[in-house]
Amino acid sequence: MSTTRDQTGLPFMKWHGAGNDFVIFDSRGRSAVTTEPLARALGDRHRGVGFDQLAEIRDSDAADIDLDFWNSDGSRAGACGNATRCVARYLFDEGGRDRLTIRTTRGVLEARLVDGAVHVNMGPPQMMWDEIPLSRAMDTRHLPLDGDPMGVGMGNPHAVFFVDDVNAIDVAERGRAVEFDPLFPQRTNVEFAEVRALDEIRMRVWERGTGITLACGSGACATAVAAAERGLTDRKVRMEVDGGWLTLDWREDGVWMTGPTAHVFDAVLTKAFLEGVE
Ligand SMILES: N[C@@H](CCC[C@H](N)C(=O)O)C(=O)O
Repeated sequence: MSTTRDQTGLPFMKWHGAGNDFVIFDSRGRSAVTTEPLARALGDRHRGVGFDQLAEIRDSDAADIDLDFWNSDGSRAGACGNATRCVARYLFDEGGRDRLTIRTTRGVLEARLVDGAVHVNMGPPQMMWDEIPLSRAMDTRHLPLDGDPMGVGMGNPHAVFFVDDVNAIDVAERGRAVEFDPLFPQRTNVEFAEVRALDEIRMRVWERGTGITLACGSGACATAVAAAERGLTDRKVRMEVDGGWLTLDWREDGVWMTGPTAHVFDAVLTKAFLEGVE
């Protein structure tokens, strides 16, 4: 029987960036706690907490912190731009620094605090078929699927479709079909983008392992890269996603992203919940 004030459980934070929502564990100074079953149980919006991604901060021997990500279906995500920005905000709020290095599975990323805004360098895009990865060698700028998407890796796979009217797209139906297309051996995230101007894009997203979300930072980076590569936009764009606005700037050293961060609440998972995770 669980008590209403179980102090023996596991503390966590809830954050969001433009409506892309996260559970964050701060595991500095202790062993990592996340397992695939725990991520799946916590990601359940009815029986758990609910999140688009779970992020776990860990001590690092190569950067200021290590950061790992899980999707709500329990699968691992190699990159998560909006969660990286939220974690950077949390660490900047501790005070004493305006630069951070964050090691993720794709490498060490840099975050900067400039005039109160958190900027994250999500790294250079991966444009080769085996980096994304795709199932065989091909021109990643024009994938052999209806709608002529471009494939871009940002530490995770993305298929970016350019459309005339993003509101006319059934994101769930098309996104799910593309996520599981055999072209993508590790499945893929799927973006639908409407170019409004040389410096403005409207984008909706289907995330691998999670489904429709209100924003996807790495997806926004991939979309900005694909639009610039196809000559549709400049390399710096504003992007309207379902949950707000992001700014992307594809520079020599990588794709820099900025956008909102919000700390929603802190809470403790009960011991009973943790014991029920299978
Ligand atoms: N919301 C994230 C991306 C999430 C990762 C994705 N679902 C995957 O499995 O690759 C972001 O802000 O980048």
